[in-house]
Amino acid sequence: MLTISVPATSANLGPGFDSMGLALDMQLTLTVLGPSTTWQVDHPFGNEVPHDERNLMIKTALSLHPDLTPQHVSVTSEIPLARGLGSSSTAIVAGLALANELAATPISREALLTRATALEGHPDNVAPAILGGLVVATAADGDVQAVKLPTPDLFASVYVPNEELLTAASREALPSELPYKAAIAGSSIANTLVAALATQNWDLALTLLEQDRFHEQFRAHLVPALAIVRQTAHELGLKGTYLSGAGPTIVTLGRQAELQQLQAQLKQNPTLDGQYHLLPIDAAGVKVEKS
Ligand SMILES: Nc1ncnc2c1ncn2[C@@H]1O[C@H](COP(=O)(O)OP(=O)(O)OP(=O)(O)O)[C@@H](O)[C@H]1O
Ligand SMILES: N[C@@H](CCO)C(=O)O
Repeated sequence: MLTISVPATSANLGPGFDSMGLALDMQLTLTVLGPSTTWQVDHPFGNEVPHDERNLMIKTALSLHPDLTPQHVSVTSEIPLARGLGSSSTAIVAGLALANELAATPISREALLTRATALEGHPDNVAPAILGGLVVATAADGDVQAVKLPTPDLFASVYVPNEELLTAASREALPSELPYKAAIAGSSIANTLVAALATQNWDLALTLLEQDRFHEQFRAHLVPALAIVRQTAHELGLKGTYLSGAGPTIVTLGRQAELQQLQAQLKQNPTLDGQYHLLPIDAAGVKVEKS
């Protein structure tokens, strides 16, 4: 039996728009049950997500190796769709890993990352989904360069609103250009954030996580919970709240006990009636098991 598991990912971390992401311990698991006459995907996502070769996981697998023998696969997932926790990246990475395992000529992890980035459009979800932990990456010049930083000794408080927000819709809210001075300021904040994360200066990192100039201000009207969660955290003396991926999920990074306190406070607000998770970081990335 072949089993592939891929973690959820929280992209951007504020100023690291399109280039920084964190793998969280919330998994999609794909199990290959055996060969079949046609591709068959049992999954819990409802009928809007295809159960045959049109499914994103299978389409992705076939884009790598078009001649794969059809399989019956079963998928379970803790990761909600279109909520800013990298569900499309988990599907892409699971599909590529599936093709890699079924094919006679697998490609390397680096080639897998390049292909996954091309399919997703940016590396900030697929890179941590493949490598695990905290990854900073760029694909600005075509090639993908990814650097895995030391895994932060932090937990993630994850607030998932009930409404979906598709990445495509959330990207439509972004401006096509940013003034030069704003770009310099945004880049200086992002660079300093990476330095703080690399040196495990969590206090500074959590402060800078909230100083994005690239996307949150343009998306704030789509995600009213962001300001409420951030304000509630500030009242408890906590920094480190940002819009996860394209939203609407809000993540706050910090120590486990203080995040428990934050969630207890947030749950008292009747407007924050979504789902709550308190997650460790997934340091491993995509896992393949054969039994
Ligand atoms: N396991 C899956 N199997 C098939 N399709 C999937 C799967 N997971 C996600 N998708 C597709 O991806 C879409 C969601 O992608 P989208 O990029 O909008 O959100 P996301 O990846 O969850 O969020 P973000 O990129 O902001 O973290 C779903 O509506 C569905 O079409
Ligand atoms: N960096 C991406 C992540 C979601 O795919 C965004 O914020 O649009």
